[in-house]
Amino acid sequence: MLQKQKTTKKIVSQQLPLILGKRAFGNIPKTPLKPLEGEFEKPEIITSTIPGPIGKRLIEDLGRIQEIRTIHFLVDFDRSFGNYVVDSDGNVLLDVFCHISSLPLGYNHPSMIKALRTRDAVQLAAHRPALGSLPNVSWGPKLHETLMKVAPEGLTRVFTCANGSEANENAYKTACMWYVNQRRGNKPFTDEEIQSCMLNKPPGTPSLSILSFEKAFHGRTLGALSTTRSKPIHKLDVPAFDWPVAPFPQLKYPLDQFVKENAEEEARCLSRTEEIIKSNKIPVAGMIIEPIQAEGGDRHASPDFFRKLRKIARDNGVAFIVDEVQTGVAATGNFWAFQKWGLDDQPDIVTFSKKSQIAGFFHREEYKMTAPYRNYNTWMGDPLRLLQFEVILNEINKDDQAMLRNVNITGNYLQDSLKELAKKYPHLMKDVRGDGTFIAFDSPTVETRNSIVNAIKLNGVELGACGDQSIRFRPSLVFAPKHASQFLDIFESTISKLK
Ligand SMILES: O=C(O)CCC(=O)C(=O)O
Ligand SMILES: NCCCC(=O)O
Repeated sequence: MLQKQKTTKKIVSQQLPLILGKRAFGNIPKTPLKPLEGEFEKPEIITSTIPGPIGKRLIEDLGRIQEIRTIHFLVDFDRSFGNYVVDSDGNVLLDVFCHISSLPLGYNHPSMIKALRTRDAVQLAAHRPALGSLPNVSWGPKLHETLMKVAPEGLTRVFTCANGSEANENAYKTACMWYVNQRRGNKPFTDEEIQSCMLNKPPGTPSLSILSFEKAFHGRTLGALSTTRSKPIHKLDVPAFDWPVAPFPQLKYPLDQFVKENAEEEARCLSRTEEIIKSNKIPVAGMIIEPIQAEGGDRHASPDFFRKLRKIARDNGVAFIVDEVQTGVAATGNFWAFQKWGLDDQPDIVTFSKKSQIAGFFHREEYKMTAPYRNYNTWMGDPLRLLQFEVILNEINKDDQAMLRNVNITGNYLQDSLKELAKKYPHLMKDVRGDGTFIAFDSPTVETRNSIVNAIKLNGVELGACGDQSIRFRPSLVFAPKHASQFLDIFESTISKLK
C-alpha cells in the first residue's frame, strides 16, 4: 500500500524577504498556462552562504567518498515545488537551470506525483526489466502512444537507453553499421570480417569516423567523448578516436546588424565541412550536430546553415545525426528544436534524453539493425522513465498545447527584457540570444560570469553557466511570465551592485 502523499507546501518565512528593485520591464504578458496551486511566491534565502551549514556538513561528508567540487547545493526534493527548489538548509531558490535542463515540469508537479502513485508505477519501480529480452506487457503500446507520437517524420523506429551519452554513442554505432552494410550490399558478414573484428582489425572492425563540430558537447563515454569538443577538462588523458572536427559558425550579434558577416561565416563553415568529409583519411560515416550548442556556450546557427549541412551529408552519403538531448522537448518553442529549420529531407537519426527522462534515438527504416544483439544492453532504458515521459507529453499537449505557447510567450518576454538590460549594463552582458526559454547571454569575462552566477544564488536564483563566459537559462516548461519577471527583478538588483 502506498502511504498518503505528503503535501508540498510553501515554507513559512523565517527572515526578511529579499529587498528587490522595482520592476522596469514592461507589462508582464498573460500566459494560457494554468498556475500551479501552492507554489512559493518568491525565493527566500535564510543562510548567509549557499550551501548553508547543514549542506556544508553533508557535502563535506560526501566528499570523503565522491567528488564534490561540482555541487551547487543539496536539494530537498520533498519541500521543493514548481519552479522553486528548496535546499538542505531551507533556502528557497527560483530554479532557472533545472538540473542542467532536465526537469520539464518543475518539482513535484501534481500530474507527475499522481502518475507515480499508481499500481503501474510501483510495479515498474519494483522490477526494472531487461527490456531487450523481457519487456513488460505495456512497453510496446506505451512506446507507440508516447515516443512514436513525437517521432520526426520518416523516422519510423526508436532505440531506447538511459542517458544522452549512451544515446549518441549507440547512434554512432548505428550510423557505422548502416554505412558498411550499404557497401557490403546488404549481404551476410564474411568469415574474414567475423574473425578480424575479434582482433579489432579490419575488415570486421572498419576504420570509420564520426564528424563533429568545434565546441560541441555529445557526452562523456568513450565514443561520445571523441565527438565532444567543448572543454579540454572533459577529454584530458582519455584515449580518443582520430575523428574529424569542423568549424561551427561564430555568429555576431545583433543578428540583423551582421547579416553579411554571419552569412559569410556560415558559408566558410559549410565549405570547410564538405572539404573535410571529402578529404578525411578515415571515411566519414556520420556527422552529429546540436541545433543549439549548449554546454559549449549556447552557440546558434541559422536554419539555412542547417539545411545546407543536411544537404552536404546527403550528397556525401554521411548519416546526419541531430543531437536533441538538451534542445528537445519543447523548451525552444518547438517540440524538437530542429523543426525550426524547415527541412525537406529529415535527419537520419535524432537523439534525445534529459527532459524526456528516457533517452534514445529515432531513426529511419534503412538504419534498422541487420541482426539482433548489435545495439543492445540489459536495461535499454527504463519503462518507469517512459511513464514519466507520458506524463510530460500529456501536460505539453493539454489545453491546446498551452505549455508550448507559454514557453514562447515567456521566452520572448524574458529575452526582450534581457536585451533591454544589456543596453543598460553593457559592461556586464552582451549577445542575448535564444529560442523559447532556451536563452543565454555572454559576460565580458569568465570572472564576471562566475560572480553573477554566485551573487544571484545568494539572492535566491539557481542560474546556469556554459561555454567560457555565457550564462544560460534552462527553466522548466511551467516557468511563466511572472517567474521571468521575478527573475528580472532579482537579476537587475544583483548586477546593479556588482563592481
Ligand atoms: O557536463 C556534463 O556532462 C553535462 C553536460 C550538459 O549537458 C551541459 O552542461 O549542457
Ligand atoms: N557541463 C557541466 C554543467 C554543470 C554545471 O553548470 O554545474
